[in-house]
Amino acid sequence: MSTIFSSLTIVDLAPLQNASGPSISELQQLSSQLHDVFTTTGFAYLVNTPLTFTHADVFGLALEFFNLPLEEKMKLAKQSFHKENHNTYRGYFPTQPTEASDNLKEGFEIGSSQAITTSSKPRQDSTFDLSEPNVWPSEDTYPTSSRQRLEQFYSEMQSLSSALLSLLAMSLGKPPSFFEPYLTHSLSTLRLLHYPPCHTKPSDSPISLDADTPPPEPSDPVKLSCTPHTDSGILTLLHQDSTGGLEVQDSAGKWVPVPYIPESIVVNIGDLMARVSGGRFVATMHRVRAPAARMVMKTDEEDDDAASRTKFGRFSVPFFFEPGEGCVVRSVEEDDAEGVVYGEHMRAKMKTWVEYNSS
Ligand SMILES: O=C(O)CCC(=O)C(=O)O
Ligand SMILES: [Fe+2]
Repeated sequence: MSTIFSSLTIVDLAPLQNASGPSISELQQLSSQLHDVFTTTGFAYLVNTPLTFTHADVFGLALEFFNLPLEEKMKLAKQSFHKENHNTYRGYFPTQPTEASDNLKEGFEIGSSQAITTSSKPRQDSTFDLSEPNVWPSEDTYPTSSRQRLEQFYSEMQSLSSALLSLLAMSLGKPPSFFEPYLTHSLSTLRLLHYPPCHTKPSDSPISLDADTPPPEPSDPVKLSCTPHTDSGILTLLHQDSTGGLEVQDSAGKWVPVPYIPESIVVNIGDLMARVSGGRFVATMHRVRAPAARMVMKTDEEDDDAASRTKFGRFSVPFFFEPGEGCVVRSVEEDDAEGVVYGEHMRAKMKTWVEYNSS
């Protein structure tokens, strides 16, 4: 059950970095710590992860992609945004300022680079092909090495998430390999996200280029760039940049900020895992405040990275850890014989998401 809280716990994954692997007691300790956070706040920070990618690596890849001309990005747009394209699920989605000013973001999504063979593909009965291959910019606009880096990052995120899932299995009194069937043809998604800066003044007044523009008054309504929601899958592992803005809701309805911690990953439970745990784990509501528009000119004291982030808004990179489309997901409690087919659960949720529906 969710609780009242004012900050998130930091879970130190250093034992997973150990070349000889964690000891049994380290695994038990981690498992019980994850159980504690996921049954209360549903969210935590992870530090000392076994990833070989630093934040600078990850946000460098995101910036490189979003810096492509819009015309190049639109060549990768999902069919709902660009009728001539064949990709329905993977690829780019543009900002849609006319539709949802509180849900303003552009994104690029990739799945596993291991192609799923047609014979093992579940029957297609929808406009979305959840296991379609990734789409990439052409080699003359985007280096092959960046594509390979993103593929490697995906694969490291999948391994880290799988290690966490084993710890969650243990915490629910099951063997570490209990959820392994979930990983067959896993549909996990790596999403690069860019939230453009939000102009807090009425849209017809000129945008101030003055770095000293005062922040909005506390009485101003909260400007969002991602509306309150829960995630749909097993776990989400989020890289956020230092802009800030992510907030999670406690059981009293209060929005608690999740400030940036260098080199950390924010992890949270998705709807599916809440169900699998028999309601023990909480899928917590979260939202993102819009980054303020402050067109700060670079000064000598600022590093390039900070200057470009301020100018360009907020970047984040969630990794949605998901089972295979045909995976039947059941609660670990005895009375959930029927379960839910993951692909059906996903398609039902997708109908409400701006990432898949153009205005
Ligand atoms: O950008 C963020 O920090 C969070 C994004 C998010 O919650 C999502 O894409 O589901
Ligand atoms: Fe989310």
